[in-house]
Amino acid sequence: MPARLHLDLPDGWPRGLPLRLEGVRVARGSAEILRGIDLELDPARRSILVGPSGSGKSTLLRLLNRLEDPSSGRILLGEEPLHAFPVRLLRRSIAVVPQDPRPLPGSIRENLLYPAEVAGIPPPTDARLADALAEFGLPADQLDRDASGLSGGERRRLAIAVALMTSPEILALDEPTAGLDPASTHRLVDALDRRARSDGLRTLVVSHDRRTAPALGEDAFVIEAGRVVDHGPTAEVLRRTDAEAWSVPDGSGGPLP
Ligand SMILES: Nc1ncnc2c1ncn2[C@@H]1O[C@H](COP(=O)(O)OP(=O)(O)OP(=O)(O)O)[C@@H](O)[C@H]1O
Repeated sequence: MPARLHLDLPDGWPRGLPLRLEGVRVARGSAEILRGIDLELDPARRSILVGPSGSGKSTLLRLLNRLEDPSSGRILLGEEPLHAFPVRLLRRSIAVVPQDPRPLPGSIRENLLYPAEVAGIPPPTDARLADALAEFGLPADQLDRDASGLSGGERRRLAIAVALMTSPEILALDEPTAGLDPASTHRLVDALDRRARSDGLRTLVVSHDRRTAPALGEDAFVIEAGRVVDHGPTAEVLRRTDAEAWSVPDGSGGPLP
């Protein structure tokens, strides 16, 4: 059974609501990174975000749990703007795993225990932590290993396992399959799919891999130069999107069954 802490968010915490970006702009100095993003994440569907390098995908993810705020425009969970929620709870509800997550100093166990420590609840047993690792194809017998020694792909999978300890409603992932071998890619896609079906986990995945993209989300948004230029069912969007524009095969994906 996957390890979950079941940290209950307060009564009345909004669940099952759309997440909506309206006219979102982000400027850094004189550079306009996002230039009026309108996008809605349907609570019942998983989405992918595709687009060329530098188009603003990572920046968009950083807005979702307020690692950064828009220069203008609004982001709404249901009808409420994100800044109406306590940021600590918001980040429990909407988890964002960056492309190159850095583990906390210490062992893999300490990283997995961190959410329980922050929440002040009893730590999960080693058996549950081992399950959390196994779910993402990480060696379950290496809890004592120093997390800083993990490879990039392993660090990303550990960060996903840590993020899922608190059962977020929305999980945003920046290129989670980049650099993974086909077996690890399939395991990750399967694990996310299982969580979607068992927990209703909604994902927004940045992906450059046309082969795995359809298995990661039913809806696709294409972002170019800071604007959403296309969206719709993933298969249709892929058919009409210029492959050269965004597909950077990482050489590892392999076709999914
Ligand atoms: N501090 C900054 N000042 C100016 N421009 C910046 C700054 N930080 C990022 N950018 C630019 O913002 C743009 C969007 O970056 P972002 O990382 O969101 O793109 P991305 O679509 O995720 O790219 P990739 O697919 O390569 O990860 C890039 O052109 C980047 O160079």
